[in-house]
Amino acid sequence: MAMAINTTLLFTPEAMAKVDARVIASGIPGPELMRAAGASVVACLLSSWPNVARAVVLCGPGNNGGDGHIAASLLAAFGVPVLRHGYAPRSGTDAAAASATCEHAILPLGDYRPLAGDVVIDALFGAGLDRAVGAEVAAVIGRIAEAGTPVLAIDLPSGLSGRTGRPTGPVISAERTVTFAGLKPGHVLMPGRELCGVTTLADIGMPARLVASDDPLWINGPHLYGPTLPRREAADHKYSRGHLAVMSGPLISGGAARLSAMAGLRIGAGLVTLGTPPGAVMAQSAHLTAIMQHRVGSSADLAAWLSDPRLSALVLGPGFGDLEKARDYAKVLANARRYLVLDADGLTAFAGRTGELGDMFAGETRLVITPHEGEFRRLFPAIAEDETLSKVDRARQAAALLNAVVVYKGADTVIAASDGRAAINADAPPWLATAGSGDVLSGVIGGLLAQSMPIFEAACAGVALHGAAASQAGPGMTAEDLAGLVRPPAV
Ligand SMILES: NC(=O)C1=CN([C@@H]2O[C@H](COP(=O)(O)OP(=O)(O)OC[C@H]3O[C@@H](n4cnc5c(N)ncnc54)[C@H](O)[C@@H]3O)[C@@H](O)[C@H]2O)[C@@H](O)CC1
Ligand SMILES: Nc1ncnc2c1ncn2[C@@H]1O[C@H](COP(=O)(O)OP(=O)(O)O)[C@@H](O)[C@H]1O
Ligand SMILES: [K+]
Repeated sequence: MAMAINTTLLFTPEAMAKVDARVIASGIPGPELMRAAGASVVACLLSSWPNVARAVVLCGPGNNGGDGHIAASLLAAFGVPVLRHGYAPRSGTDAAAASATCEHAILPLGDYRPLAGDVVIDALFGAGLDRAVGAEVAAVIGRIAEAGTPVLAIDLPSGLSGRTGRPTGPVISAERTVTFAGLKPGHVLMPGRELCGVTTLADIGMPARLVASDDPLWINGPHLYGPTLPRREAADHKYSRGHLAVMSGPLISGGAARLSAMAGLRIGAGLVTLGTPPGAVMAQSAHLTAIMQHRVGSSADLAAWLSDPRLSALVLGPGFGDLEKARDYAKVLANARRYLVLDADGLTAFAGRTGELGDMFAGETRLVITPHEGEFRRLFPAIAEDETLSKVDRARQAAALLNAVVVYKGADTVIAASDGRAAINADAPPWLATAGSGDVLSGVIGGLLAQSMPIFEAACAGVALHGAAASQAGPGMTAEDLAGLVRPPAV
């Protein structure tokens, strides 16, 4: 049978419930899926904790508990000492049938006292969690954390929302999580990714054609952007590979634009030019070699420069300083129908004025914004304060509001387009949290846009390749190192 896990799409609990229903309607019985799910949990437990003294299954009332009952009976059959604590399933359900396969009594949840050598299997709540866990569950979560007992979570650590990646209240912190058929946003959005520990995706025999979703939400990766990466041709010349401009700030803050420009050149733009205010030209000249300069002191200078049609994409914001000028320049760029990566000061310039920015960039999408958490809150306070929204929801709403591609940065960067497509980047290393790394990202995306990559794909590729360069650099990386290591993949 075709591989029955989907490693590219992300499934909200609602989308996964539809998959479950489709699979069961196709003729594969629910108890069969539950047996496979329980078996995959046992395989993970025995390979990760071969010396387990006691497997303690904490079982909830639903199907997540059902997976736990299967795991308990298999472990007992393998001779592993097993304890069950928790809630009895409702009679007549798949979980009740699963529970009946295990001889061990289900002891009250509150009676569990961790012992050295225990491994807890968390089968309390999974995709069905819809509120904060109650006091009894909270107390056992507290005891497990205090004792440092390792936890293997089934599907999701109990208390973690699979949709938002945020706890609904007290939450289990797992060392490992086994989930089925496809990842959920909660496995990759922060802090969910940390609470899951190492997440394994298990094949429980769902036919691949049914593990699908009409929600366009993916893990970021080459499956999204690979086919549209710029191709190298033997007859290439520098102008055929695109011309990127990066607007420089004044004397005191010109380094940010240089980082961005260097990254644009390394990612493959044929030419990169700094648009520099007159007072900073000399200082920038002292630092530049392959990167060129053009004097830009006013909107009129910028408009005149844009009469060169080869200048196809621009970056505005890193170290730019002058917020009013940033707004004026953005307007000139929008009127000239250029692709724009708006970052840093370019974003702050539009705090309280997102309507204006959206109006400027109406029509074909030509704007990418790259806010970090603080910039996002400044630009979209109402969206940021709505606690019901996930980071994906927030990025999608912002993208629709501005008719832009939104790169909502962080350890779990979300890339969203105004048509609803969204991707979560889940493998960027933490040493990216260093001054100037965001400037490099804006240049990478700008460089890909200059090479005519479609805008959503350019943003996805930019985020992935930025993370890959950081992984290659390793801990201790500075933004200069990062800009030096950015490379286009060979295509
Ligand atoms: N149906 C299927 O095809 C499969 C389901 N699987 C398992 O089924 C799980 C989902 O099962 P369920 O939909 O039964 O949901 P859960 O077992 O996650 O939750 C059960 C019920 O608990 C109640 N509940 C939710 N939050 C609560 C809270 N904070 N305090 C107290 N009660 C709460 C809700 O009424 C919910 O329906 C998945 O996470 C997965 O482990 C797997 O067995 C694979 C196949
Ligand atoms: N903990 C982290 N793990 C992975 N990536 C991170 C982390 N913190 C920040 N980043 C990434 O590093 C970059 C920082 O950008 P930004 O906050 O704009 O910094 P700066 O303004 O100093 O350039 C973004 O691409 C962001 O996604
Ligand atoms: K669980």
